Amino acid sequence: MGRRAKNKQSAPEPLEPTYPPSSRKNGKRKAVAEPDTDSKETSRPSKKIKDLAGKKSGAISNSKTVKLKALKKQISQNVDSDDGWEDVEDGADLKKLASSDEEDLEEFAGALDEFELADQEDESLRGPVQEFDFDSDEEDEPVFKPLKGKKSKQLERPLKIIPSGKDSDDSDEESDEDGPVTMANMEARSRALDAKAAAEAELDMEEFQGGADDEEEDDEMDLDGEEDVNGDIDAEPFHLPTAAEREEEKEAGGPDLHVVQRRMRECVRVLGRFNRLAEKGRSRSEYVDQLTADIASYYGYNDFLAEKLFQLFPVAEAIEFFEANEVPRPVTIRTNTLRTRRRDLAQALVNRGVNLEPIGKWTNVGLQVFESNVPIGATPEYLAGHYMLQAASSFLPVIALSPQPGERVLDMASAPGGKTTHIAALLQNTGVVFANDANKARTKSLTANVHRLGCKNVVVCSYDGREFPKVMGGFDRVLLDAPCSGTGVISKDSSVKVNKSDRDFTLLSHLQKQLILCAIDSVSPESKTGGYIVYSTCSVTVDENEAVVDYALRKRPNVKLVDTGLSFGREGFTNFRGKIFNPSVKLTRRFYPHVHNMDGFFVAKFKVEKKTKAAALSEETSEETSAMIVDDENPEKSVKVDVGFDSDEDRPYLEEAKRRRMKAKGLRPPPRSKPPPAAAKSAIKV
Ligand SMILES: C[S@@+](CC[C@H](N)C(=O)[O-])C[C@H]1O[C@@H](n2cnc3c(N)ncnc32)[C@H](O)[C@@H]1O
Repeated sequence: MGRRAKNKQSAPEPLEPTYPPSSRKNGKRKAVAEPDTDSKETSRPSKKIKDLAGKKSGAISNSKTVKLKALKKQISQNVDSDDGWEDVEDGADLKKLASSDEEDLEEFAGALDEFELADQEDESLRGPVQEFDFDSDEEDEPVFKPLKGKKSKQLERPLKIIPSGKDSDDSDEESDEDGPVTMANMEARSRALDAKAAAEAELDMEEFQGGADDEEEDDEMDLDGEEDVNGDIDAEPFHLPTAAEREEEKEAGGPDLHVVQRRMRECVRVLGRFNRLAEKGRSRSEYVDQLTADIASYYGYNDFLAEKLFQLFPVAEAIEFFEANEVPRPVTIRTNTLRTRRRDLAQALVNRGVNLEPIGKWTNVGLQVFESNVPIGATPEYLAGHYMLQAASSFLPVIALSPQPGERVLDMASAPGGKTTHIAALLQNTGVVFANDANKARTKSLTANVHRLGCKNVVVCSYDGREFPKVMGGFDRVLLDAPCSGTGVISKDSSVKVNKSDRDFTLLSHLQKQLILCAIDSVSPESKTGGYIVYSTCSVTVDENEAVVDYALRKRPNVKLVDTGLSFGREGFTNFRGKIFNPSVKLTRRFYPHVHNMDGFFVAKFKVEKKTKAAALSEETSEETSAMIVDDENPEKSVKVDVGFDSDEDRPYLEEAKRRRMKAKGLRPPPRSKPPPAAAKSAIKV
């Protein structure tokens, strides 16, 4: 279940430009130009994808390079070939980059990967010495100014941490639509992409409801005789295999990858203009079924997860998401401000031959590493605790939490400590951070990081988070970076593609709901400076995110969602496949690999208020007010907690726990009872 990266994050690879599914003009989908497949911008990532093929679990073969291009052609939009991306050499030095993202590699068990110590010979110290203007201490100032007349490596690197999109109608933002996406305009671009995605989603919904199928649109987008990968005109109209044909295909050992690729392309095309292009008598869901089955086999997912992830996006965008999961995210580091300043760290690393740049305006401590002559996880600066190897997305929950000096903070699920040490730094080593993690083994790497980074205000402990606030309460702020399925970090851990089942999501969502109530109850509504909880996951599923947040809002009337303070990210879903959430769930934020070039992530921020009499009463009347948290390995550590569970939703779990306890005592548990009709209903109620 762990998220140990099987494929170490290697080259600092920004995403190739996205090809948003379609452009919309006057509310219509338009046929769009194919990206210049010969340009560096498109050829380089393809090569990387090919490189990945050797490393990943059979998800991609060499021939997929061609296939991916063809697929993009189907979903492509104008691509600005001069968009700021520059080629990064596939030099051997790239292999020496950080071998892992130390923060997010493991979830439930195991210790940190050992970083190999760099050979600190002169050779590795002879990096390109770069001179910067470090006079200004303002982080917003352009800190990284290569001197005139010097051909700086800094000028040769790719500029983006998020892909570009030509879709801004957000005129008051510095969207710089036609120029490259730079660190400076990334937030505006991101917002523009979000707006576009929302529009696309709306259109998709219209199409699903059959509303977007008018003749006018079809005429405008008459693409019959569309070219295939090789530029040939498709002679044969696309035939969607029948159930019998699919069965036959399966028995014959499954389809050829070319067939799968072409079928995916065709299904996306048909689903875009269903009434016109679909075969007579075939339903939309048949095309969707075929497409998700093909996505599963092409990218190497189990059918269940392929479908679950597919449902999160409009059809063509879903392909972009799956594709982004095949490409590593950029290597990023967080400056430890307890030990150094970002400008000093940058200079020190540049002197060692590291090519880097600030991540963007939204963080004044992050650096994106483009290439390095030395292993980033073993430089003297690393060992001296000047930085943490940390995914850019992992900065977000701590920025949202915004701890204030002197506060008492709980990091409820904290190992290996990327966020704990960030909190400690923001507290400037004042106040106290209780860094908790249920997994004792993982607290070793947590403690090591706390020491390395010089955090003096951290207390490490190991309780089941559900034991809070019994263990300790009255915190100014609580971060719950919850254990999750890791569907946002598939590019780091491809095992997620095949090892997650429906049951995993049910169990995880349940655990997350328990933990979030305990996190809320651990915050002091009396806090003078705080009273906040941030809930985050590195998963993109609704069960683990909006559904959990909505549950917390229902169970704890004294909390409300507030703005995360994050300047980009998509709004959380307020409804999803028939489930309606509290409208304030819109305030939560989603981050995606194909949109933000970050790991998939979710962030929600709550404010806890004093309980009114009415709120207290409504909590009391919540039927179940306590539950037993059973530790199977150490039954004596089992605890009773007051969390106000929803009895219908939780009954099966409580029963299961009781059965296990009885079994452990050598007693025969009663047969499993059928869920009452109300419970069955609540299973889809979220
Ligand atoms: C996403 S990881 C946390 C990453 C960490 N916040 C960081 O930034 O480095 C989730 C953590 O939750 C821990 N965990 C799992 N179940 C838990 C529980 N019931 N109570 C507390 N921690 C738990 C896991 O051991 C894992 O370390």
